[in-house]
Amino acid sequence: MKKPESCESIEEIREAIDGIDYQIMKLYSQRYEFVKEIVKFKTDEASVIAENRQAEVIAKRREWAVELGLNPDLFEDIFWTLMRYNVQKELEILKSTNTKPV
Ligand SMILES: O=C(O)C(=O)C[C@]1(C(=O)O)C=C[C@@H](O)C=C1
Repeated sequence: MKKPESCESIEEIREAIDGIDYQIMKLYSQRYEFVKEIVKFKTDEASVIAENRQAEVIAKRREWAVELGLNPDLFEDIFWTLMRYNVQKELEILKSTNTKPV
């Protein structure tokens, strides 16, 4: 892939952006597969929410943002949004496994 400063048109830059976004989403889909499986090791709503882990996730992503020259507040927001969604999905999975007949 060309360096951003070597791109010669807006189309070339947008193509690079699209390619990168697709890679990000592919990685996110891998992460999501792990998130769905983690429910196996959880028993109730508190363990799904996992407040201590949420704090750890946010603190580390803030640290990584600074290290990478990114805005830590932006990445805190992004990861809260993702985790909120994941909590909802995990609760759905937990409920459906708890209500399945043996
Ligand atoms: O680490 C967990 O326990 C997870 O369920 C994963 C995850 C996450 O997306 O990183 C999702 C929900 C929890 O609130 C905390 C973290």
